[in-house]
Amino acid sequence: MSDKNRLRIAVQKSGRLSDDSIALLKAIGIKLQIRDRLLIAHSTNMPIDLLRVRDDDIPGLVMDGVVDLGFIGENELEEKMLERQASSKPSNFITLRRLDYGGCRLSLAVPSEMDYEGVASLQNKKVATTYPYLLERFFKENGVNAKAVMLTGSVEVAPRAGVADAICDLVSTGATLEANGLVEKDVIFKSKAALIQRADGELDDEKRALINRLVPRIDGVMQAKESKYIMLHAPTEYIEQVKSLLPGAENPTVLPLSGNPDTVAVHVVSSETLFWETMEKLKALGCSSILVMPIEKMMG
Ligand SMILES: Nc1ncnc2c1ncn2[C@@H]1O[C@H](COP(=O)(O)OP(=O)(O)OP(=O)(O)O)[C@@H](O)[C@H]1O
Ligand SMILES: O=P(O)(O)OC[C@H]1O[C@H](OP(=O)(O)OP(=O)(O)O)[C@H](O)[C@@H]1O
Ligand SMILES: [Mg+2]
Repeated sequence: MSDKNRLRIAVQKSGRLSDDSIALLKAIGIKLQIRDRLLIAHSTNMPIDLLRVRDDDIPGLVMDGVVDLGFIGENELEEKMLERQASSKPSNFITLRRLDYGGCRLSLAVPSEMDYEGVASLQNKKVATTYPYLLERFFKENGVNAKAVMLTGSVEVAPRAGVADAICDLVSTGATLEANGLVEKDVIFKSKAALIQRADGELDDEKRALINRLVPRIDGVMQAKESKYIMLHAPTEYIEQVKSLLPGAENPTVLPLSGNPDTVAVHVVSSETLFWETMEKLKALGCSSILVMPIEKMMG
């Protein structure tokens, strides 16, 4: 198969989304040998090539049809979409899945000593950010006239450096804000990683068929991460109480134990984890051998 016919997927080369994106691709059965300096990795078991690039470039590569799929933070995706719309560049794409990593928020934060009574306090002020389009949209929606000052990194240092009065940057734990004497005030965008595809009409049938196989596998991996396989021995007489204690568990399998009519084995796939408190309640009912196990893959 020529390079053109291989499915091209863009992932962040090195950063917050790289490891999780590569781990997901491997978990859905794509064999990849990633070497640090190699910017294109060819899968050895599927017609797939991986392009390893800066995350800033991924939305454009998908929207221009240079790659077929991309793993990208929704914050970066939305920003680039606004930027491209402003300059009438193609900005079509399809979100195939929201993923379970890369969770963060784009927030306004101000120095702890600043009087802040809502976004109107930023009227005529300067706000440093890497996301000027998202920030300006927020100001517009709130009728505030403030100036976005573009910085590509270390945004949190801007107020102390005298570059801006406040900042608008990504927050996850809040540790970076705190370390820089800043207080989070307004969340302007909530983000997760997403898998996006170039506009559908541009894909040939073989690529579409491959994507249609990969996406259910992604669902299976994400579902499996959220699920647990629970096994326990329960007193036969308390089986109904035991079932009602098991979280998110539909149709448990109840099996007889040979030579022991008073006890049954209960097996169940649960969509939630089993908390210690529930395990203690199960034990108090006379349950034993309570096992909670991770699930690697799920389908159907
Ligand atoms: N603290 C965080 N916690 C969770 N996810 C985050 C965090 N910071 C960023 N992200 C998500 O990960 C994406 C990539 O972040 P990263 O800091 O690696 O980007 P970058 O410095 O722009 O990298 P690049 O060199 O590829 O341009 C962000 O756009 C966001 O979606
Ligand atoms: O709320 P926190 O958990 O402290 O995370 C927030 C920080 O994480 C990101 O930067 P990152 O550490 O990825 O470095 P970067 O400046 O290279 O993007 C983001 O730009 C913030 O600075
Ligand atoms: Mg970037």
